[in-house]
Amino acid sequence: MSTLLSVENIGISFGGLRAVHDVSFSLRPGEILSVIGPNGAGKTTLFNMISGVYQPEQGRVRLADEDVTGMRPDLLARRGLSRTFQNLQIFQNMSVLDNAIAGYHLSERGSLLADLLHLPASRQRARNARQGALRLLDRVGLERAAETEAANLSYGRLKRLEIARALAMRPKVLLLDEPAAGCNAVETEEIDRMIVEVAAEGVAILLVEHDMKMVMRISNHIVVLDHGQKIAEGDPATVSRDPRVIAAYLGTDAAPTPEEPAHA
Ligand SMILES: Nc1ncnc2c1ncn2[C@@H]1O[C@H](COP(=O)(O)OP(=O)(O)OP(=O)(O)O)[C@@H](O)[C@H]1O
Repeated sequence: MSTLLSVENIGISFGGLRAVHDVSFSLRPGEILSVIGPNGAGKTTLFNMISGVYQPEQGRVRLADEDVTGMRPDLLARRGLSRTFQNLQIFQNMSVLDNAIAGYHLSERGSLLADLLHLPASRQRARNARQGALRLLDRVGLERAAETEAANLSYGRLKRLEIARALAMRPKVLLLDEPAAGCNAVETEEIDRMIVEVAAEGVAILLVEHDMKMVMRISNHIVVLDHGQKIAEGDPATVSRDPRVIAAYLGTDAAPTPEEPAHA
């Protein structure tokens, strides 16, 4: 299938430090691609450049053939690229349902005037957003918590809410920054299953995750960064046996292991 997201020779420096240098890869619909690497390798910086948080100094990002390099996150969301953050960006004092509804509004270009005047078109949009948000909450197992204030959710449930909100933007490409961080084994498995389901519907998933078991289980393809550069890529089994990858992880306890089966 054709390429949906293409990252071409992208790079950025902070002061004298090349945080990401000359990194390229591409992503197809339904594919789960993980970016891994030791701490400080440049994974989050790469995400920030793809999602418009940082302007790359070098290289291009293309989304379905359109050059979207450095485009603002809200404009990217309207074009079908949405993301979650390493640190949750949930509205804590809003209900779970309102948080999910917010995702719909972030991806729409409705008329502010129509909304203020409560015109029929905006009422219909609000009804559609509410119904869609309820379906998504059902999907991520939070339907019973719809009216709960987000501040009262466990960490794992907040993570799922954040994914639901990103899905509300109806993305073609979904960037997930450490979706399993801080989650217990059961919560991680739920998130794992959810990601595989979303990909099976054709959404391309770009994942940054430290949980190597999860990465090895669900990824079709892995890109390995070290000191801002791509040092390897391939399927999970190939990458985990690559001597450059093993060397990069030496001295850390987060190395990928070849024993983990890839089920994608
Ligand atoms: N805004 C910034 N200003 C200056 N340096 C930065 C900035 N953001 C990241 N860096 C540096 O760029 C390098 C890459 O950082 P980045 O956070 O992208 O790595 P990472 O692979 O996501 O790390 P981790 O796994 O620990 O989250 C690091 O040396 C980091 O200190």
